[in-house]
Amino acid sequence: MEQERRTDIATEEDIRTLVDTFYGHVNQDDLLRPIFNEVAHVDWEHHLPNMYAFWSSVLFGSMAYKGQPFPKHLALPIERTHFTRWIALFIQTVEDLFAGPMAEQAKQKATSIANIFQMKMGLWAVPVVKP
Ligand code: HEM
Repeated sequence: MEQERRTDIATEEDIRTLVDTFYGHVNQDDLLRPIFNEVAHVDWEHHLPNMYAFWSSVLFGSMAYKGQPFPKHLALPIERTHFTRWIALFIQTVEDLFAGPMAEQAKQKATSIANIFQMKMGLWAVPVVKP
């Protein structure tokens, strides 16, 4: 049997690998790439370190991230399809690179934050409540 080559997310270096690989995929993606580059004109040299700080705070509790992510997203022309793609790419990236409890945490946190963003943006399909 092939030996498991993946380890868990354990260091700041692992966070950088995760973030760099994820945004590498985002930049290859026809749906997401234009939002980052043509709409938001993201300065990657600023965005990537900010995302290292964000994920280090979320996963390791480092408190390195000081920002407020939600308002930046509210202004973007994004729909549920964008979030669905974002989550799929993030989960795929984590699973390609890492395995273990912290990797599971990363997938869960990303999904729940994405879901909160969608709810706050009114993108969530609210079921009709019948009296
Ligand atoms: C459709 C999905 C998403 C798109 C298209 C998107 C796009 C963007 C863009 C364009 C920025 C602004 C970068 C800049 O101005 O420098 C940004 C920032 C950010 N995003 Fe997202 N994002 C998405 C989902 C998410 C999710 C699910 C999370 C969290 C798990 C997240 C976390 C962040 C954070 C922490 C920032 C930095 C905000 C700041 O401090 O300036 N994003 N995103």
